[in-house]
Amino acid sequence: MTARNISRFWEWGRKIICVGRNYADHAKELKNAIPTEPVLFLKPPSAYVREGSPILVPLYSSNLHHEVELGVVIGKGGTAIPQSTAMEHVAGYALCLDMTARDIQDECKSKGLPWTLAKAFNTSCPVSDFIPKERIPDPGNVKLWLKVNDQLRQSGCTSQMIFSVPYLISYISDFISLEEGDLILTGTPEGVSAVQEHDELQAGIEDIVMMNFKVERPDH
Ligand SMILES: O=C(O)/C=C/C(=O)CC(=O)C(=O)O
Ligand SMILES: [Mg+2]
Repeated sequence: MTARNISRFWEWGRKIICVGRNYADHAKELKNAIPTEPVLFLKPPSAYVREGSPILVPLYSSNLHHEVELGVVIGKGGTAIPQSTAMEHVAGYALCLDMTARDIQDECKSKGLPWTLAKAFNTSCPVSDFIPKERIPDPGNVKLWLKVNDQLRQSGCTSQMIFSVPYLISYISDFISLEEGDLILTGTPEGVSAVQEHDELQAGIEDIVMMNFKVERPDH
């Protein structure tokens, strides 16, 4: 059997754990209260999409939003990981989009239903190349940006996160054991907005990584 390579973690079939409302400005723009504990939800591995393939608008949505986020790739699994050793569990990072069918999410919220169809559909997690840990010495201080058709829509810094990467690893692992190859999406800064078929999305983490995706509507 050939050894698996963490730099292609999206092929491993591991879970994607997402943190919501982790930036006060984004919580406010969607008229949500500032959380006192992390808000968590999941995406399946089938949500991954890589550059060269399109982001597909779900047929049931007419308000698909981009959310640019720092992704943390787990290199060593664990349960109830203390904050003090949490960074030892990180293999690296990735730039991710948490594509969100906002109309469906609003409907689910109003009915008290889970966000699965709003957040976990195929291609809802565009992901960049793997970024080795050494390239981001402080995940609590990197700038994220996203443009749609060359227009800047999101620009934020992970220093604005309410809950830090070590805190999130520790908090999540109290409830959901982390495994090698898991990905944590750490939440989005303000500026989320709708995308349409044929739009071109470009996003980056400073000059560390950049990625491009086209939006398409499936024909079935
Ligand atoms: O509560 C809402 O209306 C929306 C929350 C989100 O979509 C949360 C995120 O995914 C995020 O903050 O990144
Ligand atoms: Mg998000």
